[in-house]
Order: sequence, then structure tokens, then C-alpha cells
Amino acid sequence: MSKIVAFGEIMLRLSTERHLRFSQSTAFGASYGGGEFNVCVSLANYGLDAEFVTRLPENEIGGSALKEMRKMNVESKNIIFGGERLGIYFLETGAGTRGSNVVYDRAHSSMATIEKGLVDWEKVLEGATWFHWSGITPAISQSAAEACLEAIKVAHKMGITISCDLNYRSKLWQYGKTPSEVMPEMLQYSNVILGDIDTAYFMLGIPKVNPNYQDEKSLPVLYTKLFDLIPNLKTVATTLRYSVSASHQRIGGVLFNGKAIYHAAVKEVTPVVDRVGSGDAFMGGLIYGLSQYENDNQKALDFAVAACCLKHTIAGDYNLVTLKEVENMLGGDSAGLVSR
Ligand SMILES: O=C(O)C(=O)C[C@H](O)[C@H](O)CO
Repeated sequence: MSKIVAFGEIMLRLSTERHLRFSQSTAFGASYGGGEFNVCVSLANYGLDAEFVTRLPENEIGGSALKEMRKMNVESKNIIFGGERLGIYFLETGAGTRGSNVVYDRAHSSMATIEKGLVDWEKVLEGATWFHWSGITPAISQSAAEACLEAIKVAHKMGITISCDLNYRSKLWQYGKTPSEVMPEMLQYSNVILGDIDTAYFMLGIPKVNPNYQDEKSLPVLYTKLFDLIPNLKTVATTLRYSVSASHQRIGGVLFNGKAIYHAAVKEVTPVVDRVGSGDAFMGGLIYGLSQYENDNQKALDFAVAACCLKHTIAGDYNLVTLKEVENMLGGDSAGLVSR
């Protein structure tokens, strides 16, 4: 049985209703979310053993976030308490040609003030088969970056598969360091990376290129550069997304394993109910596919893309779909037929 442990921040999500602008809103819908936690929710829905490690404030709001983890069937026994507050993110939901907007209110959160040495990673990772982190944690503070690097090093020493979703957030990285100063050391231990070439090159400090994702010849060359720099890398994958509008997306995906390129067929997704968390849905699908369909990269990628497409139909951060629903979509059932 696979046991996946993820490390990151869970936040209170406050979103405007009915596509209202922030300035029009008199009420915000409250839910929870966070890139790495969303991945855990996907994996728990697929029946895997998923555990989330974070730091929560010791107050009722931290307690509510803990209840949320339990409600979503994500193991929370190793979370730590301390610090002053739970991070918040405000979401203004877009419509048509107006995209969504996120405003973070997470400075000095319990997770942003975590320090290395607070989590006993040898104990936490005992029995784990997979460790997942993302580029959000090193973006929130220097000490969170250090705590994350500590976890990554222990996972690597224990021979656990490590995945990273690059998750570049331009509104974070406010503490005086740039991604290319922090990410290369952290990424060198990763076996699986989710991210487009632009973001990967940017975070690794490689000069910018203009990738053509349909070019079967140059794509392996561009990806191979990542394999040269990251000695433990085995798989890199990304969604290939074309935004027709906020409510109409075309979604495919690509995966490279150091030898061959795999493409997933592009799917039309419209109307989009909520796009936030769709990258996490892809990541959750990829972890599921790579860990359960060993050696079948095409199936793993197709599963991740199907999961990502389904997420767009669900409000909130989480991909609340079952394994069967993703499999049905993979089997060609995306017509919205009534299941009887
Ligand atoms: O952007 C972040 O830092 C978040 O974690 C908020 C959302 O949950 C995340 O963007 C979804 O991927």
C-alpha cells in the first residue's frame, strides 16, 4: 500500500460569490485549500493513504483546519501547533474574459514561521513511499524553505520517491530571495517534477527559451537539460493548457521520462466551474498514476489529465472525484450521462 506524505500550508479560502468583484462583496464563502493539501485530498479520494504535515495556530481557527483534514480523510497525526495565525487567501472568481484573482493574507502565518528542527521527519516518514512538496513553501519565508529542505533531505536519505510541483506564485517570494537562489538545491533531490519548461528554467536559473510543446524533436532536448541539472530526476510532466476564456479551457498534458515524450489528448472543458486547484488535481493524478500504474507513463499521464479536467467542474479547491469517476472519463465517458 502506498503512503504519501505531503508538506505545506493549508489556508482558509474566502471567495466572492456569483463572480462578484472584491469591492462588491458583502459575503465571502469560507472553505479551505492549499496546493499540497489539495493533492492529499485527491489521493485520499482515490483510496491511498495520504498524510499532510503542516503547522497550525493553537486556536479555534487552527482547530477548524484540523477538523477539515480529518473530514477529508487525510491523516493529520504529525501536524505541529504553534505560531499566531492561519494563512488566508481571498479569491475573486472570474467570468468570461475576466480571469480570477487571488489576494494572499498569509504573512506571519504559523506555517510561514515554521523552523527546521520542529518536525521529526525520520519518524513522520517511516513507512512512507512518497514525499510531496511544492514551490509554494519555499516562497512564503526563508524559515519555511529551510524546514522544507530538511524534510526533502531526510526523504532522500530514506530512499523515498520525492515529487515537486513548481507552483510559481509571483505574489509570494517577498522575503528577499528569488526562486533561482533557493529552488536548485531543493530540486536536486526530486524524482518527479510538475511544471512547464518556462517555470523550470526560470527556477533553475537557465536562460529563457520559447518551447513549442508540439515539437517532438526540440522538447526532449529542452527537458534533457533538467535531467542534466537534477541528478535524481526520473519524470517531468505538465498540463498543456489553452485558455479560451475563464469558462472555457482546452487541456492536455505532456510527460518526459528522460527517454521518451508522451502526450495526452486535448480535452475541451466548458463551462469551467472553478479552476483553482486544477494543477493540484493533475499532480494528485500523476502521483496516483506513477505509483499505481508502474511503467505505464501514458496511462499515468492520461489519468492526471482526466483528473485535472474533472476538477474544473467542481467548486472549491479540492478534486472531489472518485477513482471510478476518473476511470470512467478515461474510458471515454465524459458526456455527463446519468450514472444508474
Ligand atoms: O496559491 C497558493 O499558495 C495556494 O495554496 C492557494 C491555492 O490553494 C492553490 O493556488 C491551488 O493550487
